[in-house]
Amino acid sequence: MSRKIWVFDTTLRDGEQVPGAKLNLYEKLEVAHQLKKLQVDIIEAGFPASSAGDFNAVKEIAMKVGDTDNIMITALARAVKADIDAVYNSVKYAEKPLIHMVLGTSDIHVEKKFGKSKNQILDIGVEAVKYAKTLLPEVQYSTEDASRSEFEYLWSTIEAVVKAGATMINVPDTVGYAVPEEFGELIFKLNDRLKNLNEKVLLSVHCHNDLGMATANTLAAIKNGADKVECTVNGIGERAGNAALEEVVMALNTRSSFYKANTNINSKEIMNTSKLVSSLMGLDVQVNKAITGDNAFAHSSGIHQDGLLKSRDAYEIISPTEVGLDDMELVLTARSGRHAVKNALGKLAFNQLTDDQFEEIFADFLVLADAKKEVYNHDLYIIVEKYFERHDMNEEIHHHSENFYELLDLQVISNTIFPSASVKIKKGDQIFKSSTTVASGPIDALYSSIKEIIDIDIKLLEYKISSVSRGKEALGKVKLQVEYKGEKYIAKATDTDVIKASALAYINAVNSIIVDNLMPEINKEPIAQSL
Ligand SMILES: CC(=O)SCCNC(=O)CCNC(=O)[C@H](O)C(C)(C)COP(=O)(O)OP(=O)(O)OC[C@H]1O[C@@H](n2cnc3c(N)ncnc32)[C@H](O)[C@@H]1OP(=O)(O)O
Ligand SMILES: CC(C)C(=O)C(=O)O
Repeated sequence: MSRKIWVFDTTLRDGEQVPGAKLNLYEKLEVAHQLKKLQVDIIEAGFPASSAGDFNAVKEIAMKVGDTDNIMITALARAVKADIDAVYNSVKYAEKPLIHMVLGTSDIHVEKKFGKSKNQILDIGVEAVKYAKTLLPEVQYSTEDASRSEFEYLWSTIEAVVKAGATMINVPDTVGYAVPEEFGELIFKLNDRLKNLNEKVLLSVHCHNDLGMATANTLAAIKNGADKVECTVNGIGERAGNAALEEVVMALNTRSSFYKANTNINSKEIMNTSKLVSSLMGLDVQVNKAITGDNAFAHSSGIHQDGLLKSRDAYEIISPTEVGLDDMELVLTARSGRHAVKNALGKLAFNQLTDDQFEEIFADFLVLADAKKEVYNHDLYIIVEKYFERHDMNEEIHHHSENFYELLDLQVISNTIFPSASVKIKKGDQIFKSSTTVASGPIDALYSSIKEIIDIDIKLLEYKISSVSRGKEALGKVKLQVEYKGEKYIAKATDTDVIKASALAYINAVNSIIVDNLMPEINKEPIAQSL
């Protein structure tokens, strides 16, 4: 039998504690609406005592997102009356409000941070819970730094606050010090003792990632009886972050027979949520991040691509559609092998090549892949067409590469008043030039100039630039996402000149759109018909 695990999302509280990640009211509301779509059980919307702005954001979220009994809205307080009042006065507008308070239990916190005795701190906690209970029926108590606390003191705190009315006990590994076996054992012991109390209490955990074990510790806690987990989208949070919601949820889904536990999360909303949080907070997701990283469902080595083409389960434990992606990505690189290249050519209707023809084309592919890092479908057309030209077989094929755009030259001037750009672009035998003088910045000017030429109505959704090597020869990598007729296209390019990389990435996206949309004969008939 599978147990339901409550998911408490603290992206808007612990996640927002990341330097520079602060959101305004409207952004917080947008994230909260998305968390509701994701079907989290509880949203921790902020720390209302910290500023008028955060109080207001929590209040708006309680009113506009907490307007249903499917979701609880909470916010954090110290064990201080004014903080508890601020939480109450902001979350009370929700259908299901919860007061969350925190107070340390480790010797370090009690003695060094508060300069008090254990009994004094325990009494402060109990009084705070009693006060919160006069305001709301649902109160969560977090024993901060629980994993470094002396067990019997931790337990007497938990026992006392439960008797005072706490309905949820949250056990944090505040500084990410715990290891899974030890943390699991702690939760097992607490759960065992809680069962002997005559109160109905949810046992929760909140793990930090300082040693990279937040997800492992959270899962160990679930295995040992935790009913509820606190996490953040993309694992963001104080210092090295928190347990990543998507990792915990997908581990439970993927290893259901081991954990025998499930959540209410709509996993198909995971990618949308991840992208929204990343873009609003300006926090990039590392490319190899489990579940939400760019490469989590991308395969680039020949042996893996071959295995996947033969049987998806050879290298795939989660279907990308489960987290809201369309499909896995087989990236063509110099590490790709014949099976992957043949598969890509087949999709472009070059599926009647002889073995000798294919081998020569594959050799050309490797030369280009070594030079280019990633090879796109439009590059494959060009490789194949050049092959036919070389063998005087021009009449045998359609000349699709005439549909593609190629950057010949560019000039971009960046200044604060009139950033401007000029581009020279080739399509087949035609050469186009265009210039833009009014734009909001150099990249906007560059893309406006290209757009004047390409004659396709596309919208830029995302633009990211990063450095992929060091020193004077460092490569700038540009990754962008554009939309054409409701479909999204991702394209990348690298160059030592970041402006050129930006132009190339845009043109790569345009050429991908042309391959998919503007060349309808593809996929209908083999291109090399007479072979
Ligand atoms: C592990 C966590 O993530 S806990 C949550 C962290 N989040 C935040 O800190 C939210 C943002 N914080 C803030 O806006 C401010 O720090 C406030 C409003 C909470 C307090 O601001 P200030 O009153 O200026 O105090 P300051 O932050 O400098 O110091 C914290 C005070 O709270 C006390 N305190 C800390 N934790 C607790 C607690 N859980 N319960 C009661 N008091 C506490 C400290 O001992 C200190 O008190 P002191 O002034 O008597 O020494
Ligand atoms: C408020 C508590 C749960 C916290 O963030 C921590 O201990 O890390």
